Amino acid sequence: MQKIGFIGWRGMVGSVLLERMRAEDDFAHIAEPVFFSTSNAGGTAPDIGKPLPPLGDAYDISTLAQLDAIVSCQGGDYTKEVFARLREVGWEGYWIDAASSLRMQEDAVIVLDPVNRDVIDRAIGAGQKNFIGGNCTVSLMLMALGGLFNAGMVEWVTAMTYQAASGAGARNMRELIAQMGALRDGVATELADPASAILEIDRKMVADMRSAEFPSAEFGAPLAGSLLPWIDTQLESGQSREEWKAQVEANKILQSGSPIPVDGTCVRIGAMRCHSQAFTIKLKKNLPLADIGHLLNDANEWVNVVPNEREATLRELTPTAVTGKLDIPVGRLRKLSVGPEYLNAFTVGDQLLWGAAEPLRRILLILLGKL
Ligand SMILES: NC(=O)C1=CN([C@@H]2O[C@H](COP(=O)(O)OP(=O)(O)OC[C@H]3O[C@@H](n4cnc5c(N)ncnc54)[C@H](OP(=O)(O)O)[C@@H]3O)[C@@H](O)[C@H]2O)C=CC1
Ligand SMILES: N[C@@H](CC(=O)OP(=O)(O)O)C(=O)O
Repeated sequence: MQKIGFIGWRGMVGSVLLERMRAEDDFAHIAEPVFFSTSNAGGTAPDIGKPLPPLGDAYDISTLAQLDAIVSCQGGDYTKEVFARLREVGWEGYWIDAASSLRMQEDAVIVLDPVNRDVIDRAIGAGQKNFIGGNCTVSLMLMALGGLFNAGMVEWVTAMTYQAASGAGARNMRELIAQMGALRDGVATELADPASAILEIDRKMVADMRSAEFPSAEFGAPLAGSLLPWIDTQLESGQSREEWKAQVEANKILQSGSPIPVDGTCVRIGAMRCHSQAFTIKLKKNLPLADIGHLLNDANEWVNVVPNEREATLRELTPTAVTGKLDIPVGRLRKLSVGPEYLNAFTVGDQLLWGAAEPLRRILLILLGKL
């Protein structure tokens, strides 16, 4: 592979991907990286430590068709518009994508190599060309619980999620901060006075949150000081689309023989870029907690079991602790009182790293023969 095109590199997922590729010196393995734009063809390419041509037009099919691989973090609408046209003109290069549009197609592999490297290697061997990053909550769940899935120990799992603003996009992250600021500003005088009544502060804040002026155009509702128990669109099943992805994507990643039920409630909370998830796992047998800890810890080099103790949990198992890191802590491990086969677990992961950019960067290295 010589010529590799990058589309969507300026967006949130794309810039995290670029940051990681620079940090790991990945561009040293790419003879001819080419950067594209949907809005600024002819503009200046990003600084990756080597000379680059100006930005190409991301809609120019004949130019794209000369590439050996394309990495797109541009979004589903772009994929829908460009991917099929490229294949129609006979392009046989690798398509690597962060968007969900192609994930469930038969000729697409959902990539998460610390969990499904065998699936990826078989697909490459069979000549498959479409490699798609999974949904962030699904990838983060499998990075955390891969040891139990791989050991065939999971009968079913529920995932109750606490998803960060970044999953909804950059504008939503900004809106969350604006909401936090508006809440604080609205009660600044009372807050400065230690003698002011807390119920009066609370009353003013709620009034602000419910007012038409409260900045909530992106989320459609106040998030700061609240939460939103619906992510993505509504499906006939009563699930949100985000909830539906858990089972279909997890089983596709694992290539499970018989589908493992995975379901739960997906909730947006006021974290910036770390998704957290609380699991109830029905185990196939009554495994001792120590064995469970070993299985989880040994599954990959990023997961680490946090002791089920207050101090360690508050130090290591929060979005604040994990943001910007590849670490996948999993903790709160204990058997639930409903029975010894019911395991409680909690995990936190940076949804822009393992949830989005990192699996893409690694499939590119795998295809380049560098991983
Ligand atoms: N956000 C997430 O957590 C996750 C997202 N994904 C998927 O990744 C895809 C991209 O998501 P995301 O990165 O959030 O999208 P962004 O909205 O951040 O970026 C998408 C594109 O918007 C254009 N753009 C317009 N204005 C700006 C600006 N001011 N700053 C930066 N870019 C701008 C850029 O294209 P151009 O340079 O061509 O103008 C950019 O590539 C989506 O399909 C999403 O589903 C997957 C997993 C997680
Ligand atoms: N929907 C996820 C982010 C995301 O982009 O997911 P997907 O790649 O499956 O569309 C969230 O809101 O947190």
